[in-house]
Amino acid sequence: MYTITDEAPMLATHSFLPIVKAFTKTANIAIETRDISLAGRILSNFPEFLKEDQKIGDALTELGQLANTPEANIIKLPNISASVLQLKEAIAELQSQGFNIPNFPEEPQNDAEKEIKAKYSKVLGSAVNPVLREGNSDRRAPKAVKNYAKANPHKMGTWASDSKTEVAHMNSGDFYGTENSTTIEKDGKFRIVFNAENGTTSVLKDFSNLKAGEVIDSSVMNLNALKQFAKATIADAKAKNVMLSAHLKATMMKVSDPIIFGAIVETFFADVYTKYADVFNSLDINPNNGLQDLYNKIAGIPQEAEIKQAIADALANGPRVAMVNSEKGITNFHVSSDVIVDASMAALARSGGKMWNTDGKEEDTIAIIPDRSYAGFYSACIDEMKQNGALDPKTIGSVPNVGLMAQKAEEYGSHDKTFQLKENGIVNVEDENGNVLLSQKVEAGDIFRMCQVKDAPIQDWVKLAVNRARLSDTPAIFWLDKDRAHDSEIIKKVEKYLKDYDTTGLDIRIMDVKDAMKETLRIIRQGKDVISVSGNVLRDYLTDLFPILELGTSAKMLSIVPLMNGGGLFETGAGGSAPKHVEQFIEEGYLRWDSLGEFLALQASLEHLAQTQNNAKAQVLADTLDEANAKFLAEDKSPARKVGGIDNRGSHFYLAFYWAQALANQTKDAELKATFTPIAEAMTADEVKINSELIAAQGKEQKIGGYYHPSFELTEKAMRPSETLNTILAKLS
Ligand SMILES: NC(=O)C1=CN([C@@H]2O[C@H](COP(=O)(O)OP(=O)(O)OC[C@H]3O[C@@H](n4cnc5c(N)ncnc54)[C@H](OP(=O)(O)O)[C@@H]3O)[C@@H](O)[C@H]2O)C=CC1
Ligand SMILES: O=C(O)CCC(=O)C(=O)O
Ligand SMILES: [Mg+2]
Repeated sequence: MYTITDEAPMLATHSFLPIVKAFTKTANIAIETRDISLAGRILSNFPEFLKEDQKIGDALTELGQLANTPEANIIKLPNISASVLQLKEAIAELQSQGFNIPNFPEEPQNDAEKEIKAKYSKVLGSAVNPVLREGNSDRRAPKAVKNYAKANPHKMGTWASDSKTEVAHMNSGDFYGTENSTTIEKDGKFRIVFNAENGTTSVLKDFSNLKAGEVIDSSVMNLNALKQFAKATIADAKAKNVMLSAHLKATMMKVSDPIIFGAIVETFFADVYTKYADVFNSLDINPNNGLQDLYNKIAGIPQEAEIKQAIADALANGPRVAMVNSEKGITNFHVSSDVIVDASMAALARSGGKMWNTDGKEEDTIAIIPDRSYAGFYSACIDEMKQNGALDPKTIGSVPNVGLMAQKAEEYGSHDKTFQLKENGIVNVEDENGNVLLSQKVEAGDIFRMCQVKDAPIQDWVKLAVNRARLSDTPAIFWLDKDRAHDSEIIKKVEKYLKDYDTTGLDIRIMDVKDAMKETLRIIRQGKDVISVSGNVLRDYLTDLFPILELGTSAKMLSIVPLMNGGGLFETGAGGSAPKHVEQFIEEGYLRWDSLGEFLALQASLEHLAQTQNNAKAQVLADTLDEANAKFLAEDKSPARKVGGIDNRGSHFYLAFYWAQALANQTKDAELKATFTPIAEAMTADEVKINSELIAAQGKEQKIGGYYHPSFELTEKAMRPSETLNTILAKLS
């Protein structure tokens, strides 16, 4: 299964998938596709609004079921985890294409609208990954990739010891400070109940299953404390004359983080939101959706100019704000999904602590990361770099990650258990007999969150960590904070399950996240490797941070999810869907997306298939693809950054070329050798011609008929402009 997703990876698929299909057909492998794009997810949820020929199946549910079977072999590209603004844009685009789907009702007025909103909420945010990731995560840079990075080091900013960059976080009232946790002893049920101060009781989530051995926790973000913190930090940045930025994961933490983002925006523009409260109310303007949504909604109203001026004044009077796009005036506060902490803090660390200012220049910044669960290790990272300077990609070691992720582990599975409360009261998690398992006092506006992690995934995670430590003969550190209620429950389990394995000769440690960061940096500065073994959120953050520091990008990562029921999910890299690459492609026909992650995933997928399906030809394809990947790196055929160089399409040609050569040169399978010898010869003969056809397609605007739901035919045409290459590939089919 090959997934059709969004943005740059979806564009790349139009060029790469025909190569994959043509090559794998020779080993009797059929590649099927499933559309899990944002547009696809929307359409599959609203069949009753569509004409017969517009209806599509629910590919995500289907793949989620497949992921639980031993046969699963899924190559998963990054997809959009949509913010409300992106969802609304996608809806508008689909409507303009003749799909009669409903608008997104932000403030539903009746039951029908409530149902529509509930369906759209399923599509929002991190809707795909938690469903498909039925296994723990194994992300690392293969040796060849790491060696390539050492030989071709990326640009690294310098860290000054007097850098003004720092992390600002809360000191109380955050999730970290309020967390409580317990381990469940026997199978049962839980529900979440809110007892308001005024005596009314409401069920926030009705009975769901609990499994013996699972760890549950609850925590609260106090909204008043958050706003006070934001206010103090804004004042501090102004007083220190340092630029301000905010780093959240509003996509993946789709319920909590947009609210936290909104609280920061509302505090920064407090005067504007107070003065125009009535206007904003009547237009359903919600700070959680950022400034862009506000601008969209005030367009054309009589006070438009006045409100825009008030926002400009607030920006002029406050501290400088980090920019997403200086030329277009897009600030950190425009869209909640523009600055995503895993990528943004990594980019900051790579650039010597800088972000972009309004003049398009790099500047130090105070980075708001409100919750101490994660702020601490970023802070430790920044302090270390101020003290010891930037890392040197030519010499540093590597930090692979083993991440606890299966069965919607931890915060990522908390979407249906996160609520913003409208009144003061107490939220209880209670069992089927009414016993209170966890309890939290809340005030109106607070965010309550409950998370779960099952025992089987924890056991699997410990096993995976020991195996990786053994296989790579590398120390492994469990990043767990004994002062955090949840982590201290996990530590008990890790200590217990480690005893199931022979760990003699292995260096396996459990360290607080701040110390783990310091120790990891100390080790990699010596050129040695160390595995980070982490929970789900840290997995996400660390697998962007270290790859971006080591390799310049997380696109070059091998990212495998050994599914717990025996199948394999092969993700492509550790980064996202790179929206700015699409912009460049549309404007100038140049796609900078690096598909190395896809190449690595395909290799791992073929190897898995060879082993589980006893397909010897697939093993030959896997081995020769491995050779091709190595040559691809050695010859440096990844996309360059500018028009005139090899772009994504050209990089696919070279991969196919080297793969065909390796297949022609191998002797294990005579049939494959015979098939690919003429293909390799044709590619050798036509290399110059193919290249010139591909490069001739650059430098002009591309029309693909949409952003979220482009026309298949137009995109295909744009992404496969070399007739010569297409003709050679057709010979394989
Ligand atoms: N697995 C998944 O499905 C994931 C999905 N996402 C989603 O992706 C979207 C964008 O997320 P964002 O956090 O901005 O992260 P992105 O990784 O998309 O963008 C950050 C930057 O990473 C670099 N980059 C990432 N992948 C590649 C690649 N293959 N080739 C070249 N450069 C690459 C580019 O940086 P540079 O300019 O420095 O080269 C890019 O501009 C969001 O909708 C998010 O939810 C995010 C992460 C994972
Ligand atoms: O699921 C998402 O929203 C993004 C996932 C992600 O960033 C990751 O797994 O690295
Ligand atoms: Mg990530």
